[in-house]
Amino acid sequence: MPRYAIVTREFTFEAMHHLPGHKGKCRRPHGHSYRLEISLRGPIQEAPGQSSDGMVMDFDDLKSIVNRTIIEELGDSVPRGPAAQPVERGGMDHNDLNALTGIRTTAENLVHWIWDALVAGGVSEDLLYRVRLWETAKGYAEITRAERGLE
Ligand SMILES: Nc1nc2c(c(=O)[nH]1)N=C([C@H](O)[C@H](O)COP(=O)(O)OP(=O)(O)OP(=O)(O)O)CN2
Ligand SMILES: [Zn+2]
Repeated sequence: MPRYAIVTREFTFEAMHHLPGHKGKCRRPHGHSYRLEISLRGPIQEAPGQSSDGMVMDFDDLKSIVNRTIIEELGDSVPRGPAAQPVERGGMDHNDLNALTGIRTTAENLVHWIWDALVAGGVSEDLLYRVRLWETAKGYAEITRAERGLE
């Protein structure tokens, strides 16, 4: 009978966004220092002598996928897309999540976008347990397998 565990790795990235039509200040472009927590739940591998022995998934492997699919995509300090022009022509020093994702960039919508991107990037959906995104120091959105309709 395998033993199970939940493992969580934290990431940070800087980006800008806005919420068109929002009743408050968030309708204007502004930046956040996002904190992203990715949790996996799965069997602890029993593979004596192998690198992954005693792990659900090697943090190094998770880090590689998240860095490639999320952090470098959204948080790169060299903007791509519409933000990538000289500041005097409206360019920005942060990536614009609205332009890059094409969604309404609430924290709720972003965690679903991130879940999809992780699966597309190679994280096993059988292992994905929770995605939590802190938009500010005080507010976050999270989804688990239940919110994805997986159980
Ligand atoms: N349910 C949600 N509500 C809001 C979201 C969201 O993603 N989901 N987002 C915003 C804005 O993006 C805003 O930047 C964050 O809101 P807020 O908590 O007001 O952040 P502040 O740090 O600026 O709060 P202060 O206490 O006023 O400093 C709004 N709502
Ligand atoms: Zn915001």
